[in-house]
Order: sequence, then C-alpha cells, then structure tokens
Amino acid sequence: MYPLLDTINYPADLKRLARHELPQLAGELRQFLVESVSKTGGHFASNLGSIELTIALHYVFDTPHDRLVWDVGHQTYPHKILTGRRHQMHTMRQKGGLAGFPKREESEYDTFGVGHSSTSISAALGMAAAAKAQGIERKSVAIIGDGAMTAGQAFEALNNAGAMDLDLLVILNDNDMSISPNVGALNNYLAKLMSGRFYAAMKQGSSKVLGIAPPLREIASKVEEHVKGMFTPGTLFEEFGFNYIGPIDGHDLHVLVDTLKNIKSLKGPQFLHIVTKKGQGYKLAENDPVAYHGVSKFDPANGLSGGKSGSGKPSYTQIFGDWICDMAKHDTRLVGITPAMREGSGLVRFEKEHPDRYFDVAIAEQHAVTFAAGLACDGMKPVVAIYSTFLQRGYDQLIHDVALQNLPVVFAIDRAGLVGADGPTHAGAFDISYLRCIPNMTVMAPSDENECRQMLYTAFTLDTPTAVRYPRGTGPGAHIQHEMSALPIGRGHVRRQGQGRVAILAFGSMVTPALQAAEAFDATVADMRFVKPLDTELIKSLAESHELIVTVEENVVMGGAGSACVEAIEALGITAPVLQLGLPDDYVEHGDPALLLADCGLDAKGIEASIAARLASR
Ligand SMILES: Cc1ncc(C[n+]2csc(CCOP(=O)(O)OP(=O)(O)O)c2C)c(N)n1
Ligand SMILES: CC(=O)[C@@H](O)[C@H](O)COP(=O)(O)O
Ligand SMILES: [Mg+2]
Repeated sequence: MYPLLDTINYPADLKRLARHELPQLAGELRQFLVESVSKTGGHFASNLGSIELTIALHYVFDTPHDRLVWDVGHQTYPHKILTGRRHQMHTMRQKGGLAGFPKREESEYDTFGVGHSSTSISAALGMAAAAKAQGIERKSVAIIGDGAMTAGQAFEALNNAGAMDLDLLVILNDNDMSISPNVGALNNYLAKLMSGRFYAAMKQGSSKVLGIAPPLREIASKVEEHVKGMFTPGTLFEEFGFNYIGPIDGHDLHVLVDTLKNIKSLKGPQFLHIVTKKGQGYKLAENDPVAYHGVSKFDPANGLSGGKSGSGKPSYTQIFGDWICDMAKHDTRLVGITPAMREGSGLVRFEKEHPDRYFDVAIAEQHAVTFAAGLACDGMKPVVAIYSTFLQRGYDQLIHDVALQNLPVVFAIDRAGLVGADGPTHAGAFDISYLRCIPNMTVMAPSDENECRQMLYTAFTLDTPTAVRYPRGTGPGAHIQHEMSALPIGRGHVRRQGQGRVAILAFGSMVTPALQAAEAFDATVADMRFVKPLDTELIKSLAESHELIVTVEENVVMGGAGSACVEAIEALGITAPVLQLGLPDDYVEHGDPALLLADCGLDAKGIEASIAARLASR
C-alpha cells in the first residue's frame, strides 16, 4: 500500500532512499496523512503543506543531534510519522495517545514542547548557544510560519540572533495564511517578496543554480545583485543580520534538499524563505484552508460534511458572536479585537457586518491588549475576544496597560477550562487565578448560555476592566433571552435550596454537575456568577447555615475561586470547613474533555464522591 513509507520508521531509513525516490515518498506520506487525520481529526491543512519540508529536513540534517524546533507544532504530523510514530497516528490527540504538538516526553526528535506560537527562534537560538558553550558541533533549525512570524517574540529573537554569530537556521514557511488569511504589514512585505519577477526568476533558476557546487552565499549574493537591481533593496531579514536565501518552492524536494545541503555548510545566522500551499495535494483543503486548518473526522472522498455536529445547541463561542453583533448595533463605540483567532473566537459575522470596527491584529496578544487600552483611553469600547491560554501572553499588558489605568476593556475569554484534544498547552486552566488577583478587575463565569449573554452585556455596561470566561463547546442548553439586562455586580444566586449539611459554591461550567451531585446530599447549590467581586454576603449566610462548604471550579484549585472563598470566609471572621474542588496542581493531558473532567473529579460523580469522602472523614 505504501511501498516506500512502509520501509521508513526513522530518519536513518529515510536517508537510505535515493534522491529521486523522495517525491514518491512525499506522495505516500500525503496519502497516509489524509487517511489518518480523516479518522482521528486534528490539524490538517498545515501538515499537508509541510510534507516536503519535513522530508528534506530529516534527509539533510542529522536529527535528533541537529535540533529541529517547530513553531506552534500543529504542522508536525509528517515529522511524527517519520520519527517512529507512524503506527500510533491512530491515537492522535486521544487520551494516552500521541499529542497534537511536539512534546519532549514523547520523542527525542521533539526537541521543544510547543502549542503556543512564535517561540521557535528563541528556543533554537538557546540550543545553538548551548551547543557553543558545550563545544558541540550541531545545527539548530527553527521552522516558523508566516502567521507565527507576526508575533513580537519572533522579532525579539531575530533581533537577538542576528547579532550573535551562532549556527542558527530560521526557515520561514510562508503559505500566506494564518488560521484565517494572514494580515498586517509583514504579510504585505512577504507577498511583495514572493511576487512578480523576483520569485519567478528564483523559481525558474533555483534548481539549476542550487545544484552547482559553490557555497550558496556566493550564489545568493549573485542572484541578489541581480534581484536588487530589479526589485528590492536588501530584505528585512538581512537588515536583522541574517543571510537571506529565497524565496524557494517549498514543495520542490529537489530544490529543498539542494538548498538545505548548501546552507548546512554555512556558518552564522541563516534565513531561508520557502513558499508552500496550505492544504497542498488535497484539493478541498487547498481551496478552503480555513475550514481544513483543524478538522473533525471526515470522509476523505467527500471532505468535511459542513453539517452541524452533535447536539444542535449553540456553542459559547456562537453566543459571544451573536452578542457582539447585537451589542454593536446598540453602541457604535464597540470595537472587536482578535489576535488571529477570528473563526475560533466567533467573529466571522461581526467582521462581515462591521468591517471598520473589526481588528485582527495578527498573532500579537500583547499588542491586542495594549491596543485595546489605547482605544479605551480615547472613547471607544473595546472587546478583546481571546482564548484563556493566549491571554497568558498579554498578562503584563492586562495589568499595566488596562487594569492599572482602570480602563473599560471587555475580555471575552473563550476556551476557559479544559479544551480536550489540544491538551495542556491550550487548556484555560489558570485564568481565574491570574485574573482575580488584579485590582480593578471584574471577573464573571457563566453557568449557561443565557447567563453568558447577560454577563457580556453586564461587562459592557461597566466603566472598568471586566472578563467573562466561558468554556469551549456547548453549555447545558438554556433558553436564551434576546433582551439584555445587567446582572447585579458581585451577586450570586441560589440555584438549589437544600435541607442537607452541604452548600456547594459553584463557578461557571461547574454549576451543572454541582446541581446533579447535590441530589445525593440534598445540598444547597449557589451559582456564584462572580469570581470578583465575590458575593461575600451569600457566602456568609451559606457558611453559617451549613456544616460543609464545597467550592467547585474548572480552574486550578490553587489560587482560584475556591481560594477566594476561603479568603472571604477568613476575612468575615467565621469558621467553616471548606472542601475546594477544581483542576489539579498539574498539567492535564489531551483527550476527550468529558473523560478528562471525570479524571479530575469534576463530573457529577466525582464531585459527589469527593463530598461523600469528606463527610465520611468528619
Ligand atoms: C500565541 C498563540 N496565539 C494564537 C495561536 C493560534 N494559532 C495556531 S496556528 C495559528 C496560525 C499560524 O499560522 P502559521 O504560523 O503561518 O502556520 P500555518 O497555520 O499557516 O501553517 C494560530 C493563530 C497559537 N497557537 N499561539
Ligand atoms: C494550533 C492552534 O493553536 C489552534 O489551531 C488551536 O488548536 C485551535 O483550537 P480550537 O479548535 O479550540 O479553536
Ligand atoms: Mg502560514
């Protein structure tokens, strides 16, 4: 079925192939990838685009001795397949199976753990510096996409690397796409580099030129002289101190292998610009790389079904997307900001309806937050739609630029809590802890879809920084009131008045399982709604009328909402035993979110069991 691929388990096997066999291997790998991802789901279009590059890198470099550092890591399925993990690809992103991103524990070929973007140049530079310090001869290669290249950290690393004489190769894999079409001035610049005669000349001449023996630098400078005359001054990357090579066709294995071989013999910081197509070789993905960026299972012959999956309930993302469109009609000061997550954050319709009030700032979370602060300073009402895990990038900006100045910025925080298949790099496990300690912040967690809509509205009415954090996927399926009304600030409410010994203070997504668990004890359940300010009156009355207070949240227990309740009880000067339930002081691996929550004791059964155990021990 896969005559060549079947013979390859590791790069050593790959190196035994003749050069002319590599394109056939790429074809087989592509077919294997389509079959494999169609059965498991996962990141898709970027992997199709990185096949030739992956083969060429493992063919030319001495991996794992030489270090390949992949940016984001969503394009590393071909790398996993060629480094001993082909037979585990059917376990991709499932509990106990392969991770969707490189992971040091998984393989010695995964040199650096990733998931968040734009770290590769920094990490590869660190490895190059370590090699030098230890007198080791090795190459460090960072492979970064044009989307990931837009983040500040990538430029911080270029700035540092370009002034250090280390053996670092940065490969820019430019497919003119982020998840959605890439944006910004850098993207325009790259498009210029790729366009017209420059790229055409390079493309035509490259295989001939690069096959010749002399070092590439010499050739590059000849080509460059020619090119400079007709098109551009030295590239931006040369100004950063790199030897810039390219652009070359990233799907032409002949050119790739020759170029990499040449570069391997060069010293100092090298920058190779390759051009690829997101979705290469699978027409449907080539035509719609946004839809095929990350996929659920599909039929390879027909592609994605496009139908609604599952329950038919709207996701929290859709609730947000509808709310922001409705709110924008009411208030012309509203502007929406996304750091390159238009689809995931539910802003597709908002962009269509309000293109002039929509800002995709590229992968630039820090900038997104400070940009919002600037807008708020001068009379706008910014809504930053951001995943919990990516807001970690903008933490200083959140404190220093927004909260310290008490600016009215709304943070619509999606993917709060466990996200499932993407695993610990993407889990929104910390936001309650890291937000509630910031003065001036108001922090809300909805227990259902309608509460989410009303909380977003409430946040928007405030003149201070606010956050509404909601999970990935759907909620319990509450009726959604179109009418919006502001909730009383810092007030929770009792959802179930029990007669038992236990009161459960539940936050956000944990209200539903808490209500189910409460049946066993006839417990009282409060939907706390606000993490900050906390409803201390409610806490006081429940603590005084029950023997055990249980807090439950989809956030690490440490420093989270439960800790806030303990602090409040302490400050109230009352004594009440508290059982705090939440995510562990650990990183929760990838897998089905329901299974993971159950493992953490955060499903109804688990909450019930923890309470029963505590009651039994008293
Ligand atoms: C810090 C951070 N912000 C956002 C994301 C979400 N994200 C994952 S891949 C991606 C697009 C990356 O584009 P590019 O690097 O060009 O790779 P491509 O998808 O085109 O292969 C984005 C925005 C992320 N992983 N990390
Ligand atoms: C690699 C990456 O960061 C994104 O593609 C992410 O996996 C998207 O996650 P969602 O599927 O939750 O939008
Ligand atoms: Mg890209």
